[in-house]
Formats: sequence, C-alpha cells, structure tokens
Amino acid sequence: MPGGAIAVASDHAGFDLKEILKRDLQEAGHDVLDLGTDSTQSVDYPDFGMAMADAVASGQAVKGVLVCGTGIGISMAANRNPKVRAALVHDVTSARLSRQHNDANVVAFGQRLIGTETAREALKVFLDTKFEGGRHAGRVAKLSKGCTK
Ligand SMILES: O=C(CO)[C@H](O)[C@H](O)[C@H](O)COP(=O)(O)O
Repeated sequence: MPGGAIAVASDHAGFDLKEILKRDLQEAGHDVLDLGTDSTQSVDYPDFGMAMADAVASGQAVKGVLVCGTGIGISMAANRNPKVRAALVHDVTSARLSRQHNDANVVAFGQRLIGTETAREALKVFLDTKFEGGRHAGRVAKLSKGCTK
C-alpha cells in the first residue's frame, strides 16, 4: 500500500483528465486529496496551482498531480513555491527523468495536448521512479535555495 497522500488539482481545462487520474490513484490504493476544481466551469489555474503548492509544502501531500489545458500555467503557479518542483510532462520518458534527475514532487499534464493513456502511464512511472541523487542532489538543492539576487 503506497504511503502519504497524493494531491490532485486542475482548472476547468484539466478537469476531465484530473478525474481519470484521481480514479486511477484511488484504485491503486493511494490516499487522494482533491483540491478541485469540481467541474468544467471556467476557473483560474493560479488558484489551483497555488493550492497544490500549499498542500505539498506543508506536507499535507507527499506528491501532487496538476492538469490544465497545456500544463503550463498551473505548473508555473505551483513552482512559485521553492518547496515545489513541478515537472510539465508529455510522455513516459519525461516522467521518469523528472524523478530520476529532478526529484520532482509534482507532475503536470496538459489535457489538451497529451493523450489520456499516455498521461495514465506517465503518472504510474512518475510515482514508481526514485530520485537518483548523486550528481543531481546538489543541483536540486540549488533549486530549493531560489534566487541568487
Ligand atoms: O495556462 C494555460 C495555458 O498555458 C492553461 O492551458 C489553461 O487551462 C488555459 O489557458 C485555459 O484556457 P481557456 O480558453 O480559458 O479554457
């Protein structure tokens, strides 16, 4: 049984894929924290990306899944928190590398760009892949430090 809650969030343009991925996570036995949105009615992606950042940074969730139309806006919003490393992922390879090299704690998808089956597979790989550490550890630590000026 997987440990720690996984948060999911989307705007209206990512709602349908968010619901599919949420169901997959629940069926796999994960504790899922749904931060919304709850319909396809138009909303603003920063509200949901920032809610994700709060949940991950506070430890309420160990990992997160974000979806908007492209994955761009909602990952930008989440990444404004230095404790978040949200990776915009388009395929299984980028999902795997975002964990191995970047220790990503949030994965973002674009519902209007990615196929549903690719997103489902990429999420599984994201959750099953460990951070490699080594040469990547210092680089990731620099991300957490934030701006130099
Ligand atoms: O942030 C985005 C674009 O980078 C997301 O794809 C949004 O979901 C998109 O902008 C929403 O667009 P809409 O025309 O308001 O549905």
